[in-house]
Amino acid sequence: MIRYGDAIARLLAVAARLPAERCAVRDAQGRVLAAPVCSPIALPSFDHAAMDGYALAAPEPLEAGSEHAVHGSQAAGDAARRADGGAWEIMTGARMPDDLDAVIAVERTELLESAPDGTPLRIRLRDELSEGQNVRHAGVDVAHGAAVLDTGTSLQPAQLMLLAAIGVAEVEVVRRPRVMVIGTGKELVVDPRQSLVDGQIYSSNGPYLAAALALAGAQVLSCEVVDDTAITYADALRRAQQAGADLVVSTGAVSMGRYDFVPDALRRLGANELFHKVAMRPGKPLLAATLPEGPLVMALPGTPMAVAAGMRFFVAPVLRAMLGQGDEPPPHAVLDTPQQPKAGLRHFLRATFALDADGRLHARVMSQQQPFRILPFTQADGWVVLDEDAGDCAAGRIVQVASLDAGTALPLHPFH
Ligand SMILES: Nc1nc2c(c(=O)[nH]1)N[C@H]1C(S)=C(S)[C@@H](COP(=O)(O)OP(=O)(O)OC[C@H]3O[C@@H](n4cnc5c(N)ncnc54)[C@H](O)[C@@H]3O)O[C@H]1N2
Ligand code: MOO
Repeated sequence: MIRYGDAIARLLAVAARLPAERCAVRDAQGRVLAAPVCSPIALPSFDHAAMDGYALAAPEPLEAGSEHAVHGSQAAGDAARRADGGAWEIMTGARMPDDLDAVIAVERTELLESAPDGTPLRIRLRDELSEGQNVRHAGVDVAHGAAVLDTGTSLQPAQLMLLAAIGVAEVEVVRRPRVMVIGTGKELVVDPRQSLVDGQIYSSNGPYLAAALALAGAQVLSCEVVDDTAITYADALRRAQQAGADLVVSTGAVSMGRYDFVPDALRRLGANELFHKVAMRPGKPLLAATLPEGPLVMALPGTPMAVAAGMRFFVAPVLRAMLGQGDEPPPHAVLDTPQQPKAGLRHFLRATFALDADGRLHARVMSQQQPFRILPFTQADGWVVLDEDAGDCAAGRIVQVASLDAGTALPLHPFH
């Protein structure tokens, strides 16, 4: 049986980065950059006021109590103006009039004289004012031409804010991996409005995978269920090929039963098997193969937690490679619940996490780890990963952890 690290190495060797394509920034949420973005403008693009108040020239500090005539008014959106000395009324975000280089907030001034329409004519400073005060200078946030976002960056709201601010309409992104999901088993009912007859179950793997794949940045082409025959499975794989799938994720029929036809069906299609059965729990019977002229097939065992572990620790790294994102950095936590993992197997355990008073992350492995149980999965914060050589793990041991779903962060809530 192959170890996890070797299995991943074989997968990554066949999961090349997908080609780049152009994408409108308004549709780019969750997409991954295929090329760096350089800013076509500086941010801010012009010197502007940080406060509503008065702009003045202060090459030497202006004293508190000094009086100044107000020569004009500048609002956000007004173009550059010559100041011709004196003070200018100015609004937050307004371009600084030429030759003025400091702003005093309106509440730090006294209005000495105004016109009948309220236009200020003369003010007195309550505070000293020096050059640069309350002025945001052009280019301090982003210099013109600066590289602001790297290849491999996932575009989230913060990055979309920056792209909007620098006036970028389109970006070069990696094409999303096209994934087809196939469920196997004549016991499966896809329509939740349909009543179950004896022996049937509702298919939960398909909806789970569709959601988890989308969160991880994939485009789910289709999600179908086939019965327990090699023929319908092979037909579904041919449809995946025709649809241009990069990856097929199937569930079930990959273990030792008489109806576990996946290994055979793949062999008959001339697939190159990368591995079958990984030294791990849950999900041991996992199989990966490449079909001639694609796609990569990842056949996960059907048991729900075998699917969840397969998605999080096999499919997600493959998607990251296809998206050009490299390895996910593994965070760590203090283990609170002692564990006696079986030697030689990698264990993927559902756990809750909490921060202690010193801000350290602690993990509590949940007591119900049987792979058929779905309810504890909904109550978990993430995974504890114990490697093949972990041995007995006492409380206090530092262990590797992962967020529950690829594409989400670890939750950071305190103990209660
Ligand atoms: N003799 C042995 N039996 C089993 C072994 C073994 O080594 N020797 N391994 C066990 C392990 S571990 C797992 S995991 C399962 C995996 O079996 P299969 O991949 O062949 O999966 P199925 O038998 O098709 O299904 C397993 C289980 O999951 C349910 N299932 C399947 N598809 C779905 C779906 N879409 N939604 C919800 N639930 C699904 C299915 O009804 C079964 O209960 O094999 C063990 N057996
Ligand atoms: O490892 Mo299987 O996933 O026990 O049920």
